[in-house]
Amino acid sequence: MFVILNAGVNSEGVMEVKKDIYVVGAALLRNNRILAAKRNPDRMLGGMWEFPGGKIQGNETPQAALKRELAEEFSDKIITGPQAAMEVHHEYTFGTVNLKVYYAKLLTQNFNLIAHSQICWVQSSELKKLDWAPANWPIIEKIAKTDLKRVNFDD
Ligand SMILES: Nc1nc2c([nH]c(=O)n2[C@H]2C[C@H](O)[C@@H](COP(=O)(O)OP(=O)(O)OP(=O)(O)O)O2)c(=O)[nH]1
Repeated sequence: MFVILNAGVNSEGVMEVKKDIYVVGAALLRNNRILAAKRNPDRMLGGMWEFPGGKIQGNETPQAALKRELAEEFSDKIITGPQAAMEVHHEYTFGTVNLKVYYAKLLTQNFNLIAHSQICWVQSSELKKLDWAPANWPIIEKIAKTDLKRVNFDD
């Protein structure tokens, strides 16, 4: 006997195994606010708010993937800090997104947007007002409860 994990039944009643997608996002911090980025309308989950970042490639560390993604998406350099919340495993129709989010700070501020239509610096108390991608909610809950002044970048 064998067990298929991560499987579901699609709309035609056929069992399918969801593909695992490993994603990393940056909770960029500035003046106790967090940067939210709105996905371009033509992308998967278009129009929803997310943390800038993307898929981890090959043997990349999450931090290396974040630096690469921020350079690609914003033309910006960052430093990374602690993980903002536990990893989230969220099943979308197209696969299971395994999302890790790290606090980060910008070393440059070009914001040369190619994947996003809008960015916005959001106070903790306003975070839950945005239409976040579904996988992000447990992370938003955790960040909203965190004292952002105490996030430590010294390690
Ligand atoms: N970057 C990012 N992606 C997220 C978040 N929340 C969430 O559900 N996702 C989903 C959306 C996508 O299905 C997936 C990330 O893929 P992506 O399309 O942004 O990744 P990528 O930049 O590597 O894109 P590509 O080159 O493969 O098109 O994770 C988030 O906060 N940030």
